[in-house]
Amino acid sequence: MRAAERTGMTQDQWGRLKQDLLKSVGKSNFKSWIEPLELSHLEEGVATFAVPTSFVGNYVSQKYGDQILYHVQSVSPEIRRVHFQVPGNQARRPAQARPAAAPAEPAIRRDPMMPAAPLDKRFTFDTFVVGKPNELAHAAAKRVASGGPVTFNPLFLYGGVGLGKTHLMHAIAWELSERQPELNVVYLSAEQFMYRFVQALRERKMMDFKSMFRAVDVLMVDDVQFIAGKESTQEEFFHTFNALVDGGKQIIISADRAPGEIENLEERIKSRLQCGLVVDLHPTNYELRLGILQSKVEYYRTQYPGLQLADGVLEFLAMRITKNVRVLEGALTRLFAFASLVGHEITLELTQDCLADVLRSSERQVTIEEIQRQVSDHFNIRLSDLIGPKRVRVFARPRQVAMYLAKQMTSRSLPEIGRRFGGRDHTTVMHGVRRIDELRVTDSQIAEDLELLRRTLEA
Ligand SMILES: Nc1ncnc2c1ncn2[C@@H]1O[C@H](COP(=O)(O)OP(=O)(O)OP(=O)(O)O)[C@@H](O)[C@H]1O
Repeated sequence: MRAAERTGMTQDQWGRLKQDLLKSVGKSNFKSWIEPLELSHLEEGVATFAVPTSFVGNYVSQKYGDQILYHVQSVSPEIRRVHFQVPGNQARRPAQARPAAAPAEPAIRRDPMMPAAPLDKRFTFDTFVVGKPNELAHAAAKRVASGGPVTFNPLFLYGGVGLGKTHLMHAIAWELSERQPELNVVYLSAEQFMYRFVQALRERKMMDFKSMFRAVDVLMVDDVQFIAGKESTQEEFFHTFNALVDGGKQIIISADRAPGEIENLEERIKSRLQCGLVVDLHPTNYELRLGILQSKVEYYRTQYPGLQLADGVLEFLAMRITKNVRVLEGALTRLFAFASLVGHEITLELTQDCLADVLRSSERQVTIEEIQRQVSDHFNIRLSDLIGPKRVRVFARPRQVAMYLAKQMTSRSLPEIGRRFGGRDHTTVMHGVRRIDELRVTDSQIAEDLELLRRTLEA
């Protein structure tokens, strides 16, 4: 602690910097990653922070290292690196610390000076599940990864949070590096681009910065919307972009929205970004979510051998958690971890208990009345016949479909659903739900009806 005070940055100052970081990383990231960091000591230009686990240390170093260094340098310009260490772990001395953003495993880069961010080993084409919503983006990414002549430049991938943009970019980088190991492939976030740029400015190393980026063969910049409103970063990005395109080098960009929709982005950059191929990742559909869950479960089976998974759980999750793939994955991780702790088969009940909060927050607030209206419209029958007592197939089947959707899309209990369907018994509802669950697999028409209805109800 004393060392920290001697070289200028005090605990108080670190406390204030943390508050600045809170603003830039957001509350929940702050709680998970920044708040636990304690300034441990400063030595030979390295600021060392105590972290509770090495996982937190690695993650923070990769994700926030640059940002933390940037803030730390605003009060202690002599600090060159930040280091994260579990107290008592003497194996790594601060003097051997890597630069903040350096990956645990070397990223794809030839030049040790190259400012690449680490690539996630799990983000390959093999682990990317393709479905209707992402097939175009996947095909475009595959084309770029094949490494042929540059046909569209840039490739611009956009889509909502957690839909696989970063995954696809990493997959391109992995494949390119396998096919053409001599290529200088650099992946980094727009935020990292900015921090590198600001650092180069501060250290008067702009020439190095420029020549470093201009020596790249394939440049990938993730979340480019981040530079909106940041004038000088935009300016530098524009020059880098032009130099690379002019040199016939491939650029791949991602953003949360289409180029034309990014506010506070200079027009000339927008139009440059639109020059190549712009493809979007659509929100996931039920089939894609189910496919992703199935592929992740294969992995979990190796991690938790012997853990049983009851039928219908994945279908339930794919139906109920529609927000994004990250949330879906998080739910599955939690479920497996929980089930292995309690040593219990993963049943629907356990799933509902364990994920109650996630399920509640992704609830679509669809009401049973809405479901009934949509279903009767869809099957072209009267609402009174859907709810009424007649048991002929033309009414009974749509009724079962509506009950099934009510069970899947709302949190109403079986008796409650029964009451809303003309005062039927909960066993009738249960039978209906089971019947549709079976037909969903064997009858493609029913599967299609369900998907269409679900989409309309979610819209
Ligand atoms: N089609 C898919 N197949 C397998 N995993 C996927 C797919 N789409 C997304 N994922 C997984 O979902 C998680 C979030 O994806 P990713 O980080 O690529 O999202 P993103 O679009 O870059 O989101 P953000 O806008 O937050 O940066 C990752 O773990 C990724 O592997």
